[in-house]
Amino acid sequence: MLAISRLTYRHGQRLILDHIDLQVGAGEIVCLVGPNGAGKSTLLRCINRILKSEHAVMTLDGHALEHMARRDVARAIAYVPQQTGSAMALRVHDMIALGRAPHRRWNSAGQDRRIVLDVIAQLGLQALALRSCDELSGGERQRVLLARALVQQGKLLLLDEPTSDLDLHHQLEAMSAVRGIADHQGSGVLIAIHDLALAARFADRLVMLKEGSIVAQGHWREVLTPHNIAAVYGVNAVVGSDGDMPYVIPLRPA
Ligand SMILES: Nc1ncnc2c1ncn2[C@@H]1O[C@H](COP(=O)(O)OP(=O)(O)OP(=O)(O)O)[C@@H](O)[C@H]1O
Repeated sequence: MLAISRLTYRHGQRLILDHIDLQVGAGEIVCLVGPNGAGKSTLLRCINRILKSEHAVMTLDGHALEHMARRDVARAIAYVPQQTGSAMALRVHDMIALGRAPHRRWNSAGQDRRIVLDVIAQLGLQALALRSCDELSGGERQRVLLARALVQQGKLLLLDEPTSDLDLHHQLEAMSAVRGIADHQGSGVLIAIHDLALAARFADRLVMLKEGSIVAQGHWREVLTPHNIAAVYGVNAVVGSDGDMPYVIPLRPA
């Protein structure tokens, strides 16, 4: 579905991403993990063509991303940035409905409305639907922006730390909704995320970045080894699982 090869990105002389090869299949959730400054957000922004990478070959369902029209990219790729800026004085329902804009046709209002109501219910946003976005807490706003991306029903979802402001209940609810979109609509999902246990629990595959390069990728049991965590984060950690539920406990600096 999404295939990237040799993606390199520089800020001036500084190499930020170095020959990244990455695939995200239909219905697959891939979590990008790695320390602050590793290049996770930059990678998402290069894929979404906000930043222009060097040498990269990027295709979505076999079509070169660089040759796709802006509107087709907007239909195919839903993106939730890390920095959401200041909130607009728009009702929550109307903000979420904006996600349908790339799909809107003269006769699509009924279908658009159903999709928006379904996502509002999945993310438990009913009680907020008539509130103004500029009166929401940080976590509430984050859930609204995730909802706006989910209603877009893109082939590819790019989510930059979508759970960073959420409490435990809403982290699970948000990641379960994303899992549902991947399972039922076949969307591929690429998520930059710091919570290693949450990433391991919901991702099909983890990709671990350090200083702009991929140092490990695969099932969480292969990627989240104490060795990799010490090498990439400089932290000694215990990694285990309770049944299929992974946990990571940081102990001390390595
Ligand atoms: N606008 C910019 N100008 C210059 N350097 C930048 C800019 N944006 C990011 N960088 C640098 O690029 C590198 C990668 O940053 P990026 O935001 O992609 O990392 P990240 O892995 O998403 O980090 P975090 O976990 O802190 O969000 C960092 O060294 C950062 O300082």
